[in-house]
Amino acid sequence: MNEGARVGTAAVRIQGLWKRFGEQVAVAGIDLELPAGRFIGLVGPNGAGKTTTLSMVTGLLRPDQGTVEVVGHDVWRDPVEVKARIGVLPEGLRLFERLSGRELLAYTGRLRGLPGAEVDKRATQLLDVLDLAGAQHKLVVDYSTGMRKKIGLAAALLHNPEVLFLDEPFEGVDPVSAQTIRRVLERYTASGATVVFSSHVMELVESLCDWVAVMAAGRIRAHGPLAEVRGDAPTLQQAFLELVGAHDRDAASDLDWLGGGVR
Ligand SMILES: Nc1ncnc2c1ncn2[C@@H]1O[C@H](COP(=O)(O)OP(=O)(O)OP(=O)(O)O)[C@@H](O)[C@H]1O
Repeated sequence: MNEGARVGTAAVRIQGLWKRFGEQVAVAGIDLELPAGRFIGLVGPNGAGKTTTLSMVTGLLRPDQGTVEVVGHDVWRDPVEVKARIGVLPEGLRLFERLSGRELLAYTGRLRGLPGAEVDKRATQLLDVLDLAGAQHKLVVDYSTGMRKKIGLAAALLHNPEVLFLDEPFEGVDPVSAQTIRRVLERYTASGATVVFSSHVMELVESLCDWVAVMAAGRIRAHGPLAEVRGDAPTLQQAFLELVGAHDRDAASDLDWLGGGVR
């Protein structure tokens, strides 16, 4: 059990977070506390600000305004403490392409300060569980999209972080690998750790997460335990469409030429 991330305390505390890119406001003043020991989904339409938020929370992007604490440490004042306690699988993950999967884990483990024998043991287990043992000596450049996600996940988990941040971890992953990733993450949160992941796939969020935050246009529209956010709606998808106002949109009506006789 990770001592710093017990259920009841906050894994992440965000206050007054803002980010602009020129005229574009990507994140418009977020205040949010993510509870520890939960499987948390950050959901929102394209361009809602999920990636920008996760980048600021994990110390990859400096906010214009606001503060973020992860397990009690300020991300920008105390970056080394924070980075030792988190694992990150970012969107558009860049990996060392000319290393094999096994070498990538060995390198990551040593960077994290783990003893060589421990890195070897953990790498073997992770490669095995994630069904990458057969591809461990292949160069990462030759990995498929799903294999890249899995080796990235293994690298993010190797030092047993207290909080794991995943940006769209299931994108490009086949159902069998998705099930494997899911089992690994469920086991990980069952031990008291926290997972925060962003996704558009509502069914996935509904089946995996026990806590959700809904984002739209740079703001948090709803947050809390899954059942509370879903409310009386039959599915999270339905609740989500209402929260982001998408039910008013009838985009298809503007496409009267599509599929018609005139080409
Ligand atoms: N580096 C950047 N420069 C300019 N604009 C940016 C940059 N990064 C993000 N944005 C803008 O900020 C807004 C939020 O983008 P962000 O990628 O955080 O959304 P998202 O919710 O992760 O979207 P998606 O689900 O499509 O990945 C968008 O309008 C996007 O165009």
